[in-house]
Amino acid sequence: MDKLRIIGGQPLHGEVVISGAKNAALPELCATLLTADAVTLTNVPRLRDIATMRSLLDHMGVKTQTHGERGGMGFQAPDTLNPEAPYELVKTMRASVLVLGPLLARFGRARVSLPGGCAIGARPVDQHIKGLQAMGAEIGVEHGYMEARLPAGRTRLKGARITTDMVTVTGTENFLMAAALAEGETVLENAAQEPEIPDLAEMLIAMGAQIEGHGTSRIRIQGVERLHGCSHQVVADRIEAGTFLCAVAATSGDVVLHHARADHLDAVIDKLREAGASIEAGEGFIRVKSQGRLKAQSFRTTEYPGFPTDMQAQFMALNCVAQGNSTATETIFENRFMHVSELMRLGAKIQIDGKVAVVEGVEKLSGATVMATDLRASASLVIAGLVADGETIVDRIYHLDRGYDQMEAKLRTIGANIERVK
Ligand SMILES: CC(=O)N[C@H]1[C@@H](OP(=O)(O)OP(=O)(O)OC[C@H]2O[C@@H](n3ccc(=O)[nH]c3=O)[C@H](O)[C@@H]2O)O[C@H](CO)[C@@H](O)[C@@H]1O
Ligand SMILES: C=C(OP(=O)(O)O)C(=O)O
Repeated sequence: MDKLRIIGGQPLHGEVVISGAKNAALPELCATLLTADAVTLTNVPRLRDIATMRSLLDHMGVKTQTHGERGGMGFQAPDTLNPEAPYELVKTMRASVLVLGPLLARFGRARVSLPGGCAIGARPVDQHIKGLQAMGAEIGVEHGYMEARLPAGRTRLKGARITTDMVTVTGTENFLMAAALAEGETVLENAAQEPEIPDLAEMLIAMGAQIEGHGTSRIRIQGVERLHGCSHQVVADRIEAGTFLCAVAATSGDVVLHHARADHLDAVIDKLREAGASIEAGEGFIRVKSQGRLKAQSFRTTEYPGFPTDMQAQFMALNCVAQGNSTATETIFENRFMHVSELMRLGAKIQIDGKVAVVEGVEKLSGATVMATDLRASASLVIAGLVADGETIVDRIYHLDRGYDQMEAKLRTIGANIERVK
């Protein structure tokens, strides 16, 4: 099993190119199911989750291919395919639930295993089911599978007004894709506003969908009878960019991130500035620079545009070596502090009280062997390893490979002493 070996203490310097967003590319791969025409995606990141989603599409009968270097992928979903997502293919990936909406909308039936993904909470899919039922689907859960179909005599989902109990990112994406081909108008209230939603909406609009209000909490979709092919560029990964910002700031470095969107990272950038890092940003780049110890910052995760839960672990790593005490309050997932015990193995001082982790900044961490437990926990351990004295081994990095495009290679180009070992 691969591990990362890090010798800490090197400030990071230079330039890094940020990849396309995992959480935009995954729903966009699913959106290719909505048409028989060819669809091209560019800037698709090279990730294990993307390979898994591709295998799932291949299994269903979608023709997929990769084009060249720039993350190009082509897709063609024929009019007849096998609308099934088996457990073996979806157990490692939450986003597999995103085939449900498109399959129902275009093929009128779907058999989708309940999804896996990061073990950061129970993560039910009740809202997805409730919303699609409101659009006329009949859905039952049996033997771990969602069995969904349209009632006899119906060929299309019907538009509906959907108000979810909480803001759900993949829920909003499933409804957007389903509503694009439904009969009549769908209104999504309490819709997620994460940048991956407007990116998906722009792709659907390029395919002929009629959507308004994406990027706000009310999205209106007028269903159309058919969608056509398109070419779409996946938006930059704000969480990868945020992870590099924290790594550079924690190591007192100076790095320019290219292809990065500062406007998608306001909450994180504000905290980094308050901590004492200097951040400059312009069209397609962010430069982060810091010197000496940062000032610890408390934060609370919330839906976009608030502080992202997917940045909680990485910012906590930075707070571990900052001056002063801070709190990290996790409001989105009930089990997203699994990195805490591993950070403590490196010498961090952290106490957990329910949804709140209280961090007492220490001057130094010291390298040790630690275990990655989920995707962003892995990234926080890498950041901690980069600032710790001596050698840190991060075990179980298959979690990291789910969502970071060549992280260790990118870190090496900016001066980190990091290598992948068996
Ligand atoms: C592939 C993808 O895009 N993953 C992201 C997506 O996950 P995902 O879309 O799974 O997260 P949601 O926004 O749906 O989850 C928010 C909260 O709602 C709960 N919930 C959600 C749906 C549902 O039917 N019932 C229910 O109870 C979840 O358990 C969680 O507590 O948004 C999360 C929140 O920004 C991110 O951390 C993930 O990186
Ligand atoms: C939790 C995450 O991913 P997923 O929803 O795919 O498990 C994440 O990207 O941090």
